[in-house]
Amino acid sequence: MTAPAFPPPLALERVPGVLGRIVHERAADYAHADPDPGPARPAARRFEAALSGPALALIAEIKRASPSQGAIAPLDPVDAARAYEAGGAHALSVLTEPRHFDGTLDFLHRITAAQSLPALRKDFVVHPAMLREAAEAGAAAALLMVSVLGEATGAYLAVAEHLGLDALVEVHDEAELDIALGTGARIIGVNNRDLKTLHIDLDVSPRLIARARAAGFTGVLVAESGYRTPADLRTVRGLADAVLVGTSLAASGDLAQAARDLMQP
Ligand SMILES: O=P(O)(O)OC[C@@H](O)[C@@H](O)c1c[nH]c2ccccc12
Repeated sequence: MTAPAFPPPLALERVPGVLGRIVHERAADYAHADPDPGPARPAARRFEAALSGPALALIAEIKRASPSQGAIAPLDPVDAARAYEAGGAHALSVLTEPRHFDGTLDFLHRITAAQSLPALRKDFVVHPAMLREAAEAGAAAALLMVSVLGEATGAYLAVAEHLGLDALVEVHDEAELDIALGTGARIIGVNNRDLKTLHIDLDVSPRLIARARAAGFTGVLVAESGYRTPADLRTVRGLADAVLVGTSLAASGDLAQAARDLMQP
């Protein structure tokens, strides 16, 4: 397999608000990193498979802090991963952004070495080296944000696929969804949180998921952010394949029980 062309440079100055600040920091962190993705790896599609059953699947997030909440809980990443697995989670999301989410790439290494749930690298990917690192850390998938990558999303998707990673391609509005659909993404996530303002609107996921299905999308659809109670999930049951939940589980004090309680039909 030939290596994908290096993704084009990103026009990050157009990304506003909180998100703009974070992606500028991440771009500076990786400014001198080697853009070569390295050798091709076979596609295992473990993350995709874990979300593809008939029931609404749970992607449980290891999230110790966030820009909207500040400190959430000083989770031990491996203990948290095991607790989520015991609570019935189908996959994990591991924040590796250090300044605002109190994450590190090392969490991903430790989690994938210690347990078997497929793990997503949750970060602000702005450089191909971040995908190479994810593969080397044993991740099954990586997040790609259309709000950050814009028209370069497809090029980053090609790098992820070269590395055998599933990609969760994240959107927040109709225009971003149309870009995601055009890339041939197999997994699309709809973020209820506007990362420019941090405002949450639980109507965003059902609206954009219905639009993706109406456009003929047959892949996996994930509803993301702001889910706290089983009642909150009624808006996406029967519509989404999976939900991605962080803060409400991480802050609960009993991660396994919180995961069970949230997902009860
Ligand atoms: O903590 P919440 O509201 O349950 O949300 C989880 C997840 O969706 C959120 O952390 C998230 C979604 N997309 C992101 C992109 C970057 C950082 C974080 C995120």
